[in-house]
Amino acid sequence: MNAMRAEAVKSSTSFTDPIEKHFYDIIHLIGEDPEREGLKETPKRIAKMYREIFSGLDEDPAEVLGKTFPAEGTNDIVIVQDIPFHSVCEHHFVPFFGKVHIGYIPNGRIVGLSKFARLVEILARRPQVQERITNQIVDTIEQVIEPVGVIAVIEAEHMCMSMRGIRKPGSKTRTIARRGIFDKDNDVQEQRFFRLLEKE
Ligand SMILES: Nc1nc2c(ncn2[C@@H]2O[C@H](COP(=O)(O)OP(=O)(O)OP(=O)(O)O)[C@@H](O)[C@H]2O)c(=O)[nH]1
Ligand SMILES: [Zn+2]
Repeated sequence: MNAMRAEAVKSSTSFTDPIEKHFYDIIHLIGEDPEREGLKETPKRIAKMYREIFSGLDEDPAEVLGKTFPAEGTNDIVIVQDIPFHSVCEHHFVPFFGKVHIGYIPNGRIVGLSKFARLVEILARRPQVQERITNQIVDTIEQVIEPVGVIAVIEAEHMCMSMRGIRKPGSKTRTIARRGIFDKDNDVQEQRFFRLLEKE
């Protein structure tokens, strides 16, 4: 790559968000013209998109689970299945995406169902690895509502394995995290969770 391209062409004062300036330079460094019509607004668009897709860094996942309701006699498993998500892999900054399944057994208090999807959104909107999101989901639920048990499964495709590197589109990664009664020693509850998922 031409070393001359490394010079910043535009003064940093022309950018409203510092992320814009960095993307302007990256476009220049890959050998493209950041001033051509199609790319002119791209640094601004990317800065706006980055603020959106990494907005979970400014949010506290525990807060969305703050409001609970009496369990209304429920002492069996509640499953929220097929919650779609998109996140960004922290190694390559390209998307990984798929579905999250969460099961928990309440301990006197239940959570509004939408709050699990909100929890997933906050954790996904950060640079992530799939294992960490899975663990953070069950840790947050465990810490805030102290259920009898909680389990989460994520199935996802990683663009860093599809569009680059090993280039294996379609391969899926499945991660599991469990706490309380679902923990490794309690196969009965875990197998039940997976049987219930398969029925759908
Ligand atoms: N465990 C885990 N690995 C991930 C995740 N997302 C991406 N990776 C992997 O992170 C690894 C980074 O490996 P490196 O050897 O440091 O980087 P690389 O040379 O770009 O690796 P390749 O992808 O094999 O080309 C790769 O094996 C990716 O597949 C994730 O969510 N969890
Ligand atoms: Zn990656």
